Amino acid sequence: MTRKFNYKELGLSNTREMFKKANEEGYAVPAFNFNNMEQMQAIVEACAEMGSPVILQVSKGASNYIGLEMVPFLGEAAVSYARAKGSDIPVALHLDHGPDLATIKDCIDHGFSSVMIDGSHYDYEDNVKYTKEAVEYAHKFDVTVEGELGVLAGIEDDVEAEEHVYTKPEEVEDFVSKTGVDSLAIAIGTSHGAHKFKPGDDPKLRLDVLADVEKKIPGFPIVLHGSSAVPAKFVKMINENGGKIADAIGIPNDQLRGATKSAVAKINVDTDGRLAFTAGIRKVFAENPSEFDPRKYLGPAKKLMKDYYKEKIQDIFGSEGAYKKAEVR
Ligand SMILES: O=C(CO)COP(=O)(O)O
Ligand SMILES: O=C[C@H](O)COP(=O)(O)O
Ligand SMILES: [Zn+2]
Ligand SMILES: [Zn+2]
Repeated sequence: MTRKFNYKELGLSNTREMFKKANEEGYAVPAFNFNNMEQMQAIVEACAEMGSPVILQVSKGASNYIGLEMVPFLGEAAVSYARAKGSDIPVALHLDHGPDLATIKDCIDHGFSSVMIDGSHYDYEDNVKYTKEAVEYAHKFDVTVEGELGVLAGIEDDVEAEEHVYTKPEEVEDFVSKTGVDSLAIAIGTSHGAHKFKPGDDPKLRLDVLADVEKKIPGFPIVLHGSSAVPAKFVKMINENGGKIADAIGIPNDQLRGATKSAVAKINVDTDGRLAFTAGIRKVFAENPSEFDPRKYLGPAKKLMKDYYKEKIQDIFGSEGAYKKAEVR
């Protein structure tokens, strides 16, 4: 028998108050993806030490990899770690890119506090319909819902889009009111993965589209996906230690800084954590090929990821000190 939970029993929070405070105080909440315990630790340690609220993000693929039955306990572990270190940061456990209602129900029943319904690959009317169904189910349990309008270029859940389909500002008000979503992901030129622009491209976001969206739904929490910076230092470390990642280009920090000042309440980062983690492991293996104690290679990987996320909270999110900081030993 599978034990089922409401997220509140696990000490988790939904995103409602997080986003309200973030928009009032002018910062964005970091939403970092994880696939294993060490990445989860890197995220919660970084955020607890910075006093930053955090959204622990799990894709369907990550949930399959970890096992849905185990995921909520990693969320609970993150909360109990933060509290033990004296931090009161709220922690949300969020389903990233929920593909359908069945997955969303399953995650909510297992203890997720927030979900995304990604209807962006359907036509507008179907997107509204599926998103509304997800909201109706989630709100019964006080779980918050993120919807999406516009399509990011690149690969998303094995679906490849050739071109950016920027969000149409004239649709957002209607979408938000018809569906009842709590936040809205929009497409302004970001994309998933490590290859967001081609060499020679001008890596610019459509901040004008963001500004137009904001005018239509003032103060409503906006979400940006595909926002990794793809730091050259990690790509270099990977390539110097036996890896092969070519032409990796991310979103420049100054472009994102422009976005966080606005109503952007949540920014998604996955690729940067993957790169930092991989760089850490590769370096240990390259320098010490006889190493086989997982603590010796996962430990440095975790530390690189954690330190990078602390930097990123200061440089981009602006969420440092929003809550009580953990005591660092
Ligand atoms: O949007 C994301 C997760 O939903 C992650 O984007 P990146 O691939 O840029 O990290
Ligand atoms: O947006 C996608 C996230 O980066 C997760 O990707 P994934 O489906 O490979 O886990
Ligand atoms: Zn999408
Ligand atoms: Zn995404």
